[in-house]
Amino acid sequence: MSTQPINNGIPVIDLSPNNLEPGTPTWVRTREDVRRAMEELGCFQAIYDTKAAEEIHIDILAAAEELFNLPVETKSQKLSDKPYFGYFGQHPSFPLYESLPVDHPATVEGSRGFTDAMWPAGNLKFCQSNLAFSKVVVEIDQLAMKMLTESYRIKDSFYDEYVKSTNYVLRYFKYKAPKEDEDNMGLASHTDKSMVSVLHQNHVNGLQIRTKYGVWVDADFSPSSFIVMAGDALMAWSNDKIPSCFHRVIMKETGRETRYSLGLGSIVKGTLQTPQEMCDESRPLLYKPFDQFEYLRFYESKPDHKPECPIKAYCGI
Ligand SMILES: O=C(O)CCC(=O)C(=O)O
Ligand SMILES: [Fe+2]
Repeated sequence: MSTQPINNGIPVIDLSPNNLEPGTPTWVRTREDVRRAMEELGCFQAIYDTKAAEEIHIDILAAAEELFNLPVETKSQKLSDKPYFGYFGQHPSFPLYESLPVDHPATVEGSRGFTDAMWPAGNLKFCQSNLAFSKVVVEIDQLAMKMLTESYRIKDSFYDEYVKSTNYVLRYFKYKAPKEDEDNMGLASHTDKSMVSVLHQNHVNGLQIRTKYGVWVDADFSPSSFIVMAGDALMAWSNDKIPSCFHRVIMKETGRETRYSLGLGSIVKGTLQTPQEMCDESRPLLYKPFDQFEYLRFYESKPDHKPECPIKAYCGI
């Protein structure tokens, strides 16, 4: 039986780097906790505490506020041809929500390229805050993937390739507080199209996770906590052992403060194939090999008729 702490029904797992040495009993226990939480709920709350955690948290939220204060024309300039790599905001269906993605956020070039596009005269502080935060969330993503691949005894070459060929994107989110007579839905229920998403936020709650019993639970955050969730690509990769996590954002605190949040998404380049280790007689292969960017394009091409389970509609067998 697990003795792991639970926060509102969401398992809490300490991934702080000073506690985790690969191969130690703590590592093995943590690894199995990660797998169990992902199989049960498709998500968990990671604690990632370091000396710099508080400062990184304060800096990235100041960066988010500064970014969204830019004029809409600046935020909505075209930065990429990739699907879902543009500004989203001022949308009648989601009047509270805005989002802006940074491609390759954990590299100096990616962070600088985005910063220069938003602030042609430069903004060193933003660039540094974006980079420092992105390095933390990429580390959390890779720790989770390392633990999952180890637990399922997938060949090391898969994880090595994952580290080499993943295209990370960091999305900044802003949710205005609703007015008295306004709907409080920030973002409707959905699953992400990523392998893994790593989320963080300011002190204003709003994220809800749907359990397998269909109950919505509130996610709570601290400056050193993150929600790690499975996207559709991880569900296909794991042959449905790990469900992609349904989530939504409800701005309950009417008339109060703005919610700023951030989400790292991982997109594997090239063909993603369910490893043999995920299949056996009782669980035959459920997905054809697929390309995650093509999957995003497929999803983007169906604005009005989203299939109930888009990944199965795209590459299910
Ligand atoms: O704001 C959040 O916490 C989550 C945002 C989200 O789920 C998304 O944009 O896909
Ligand atoms: Fe999402």
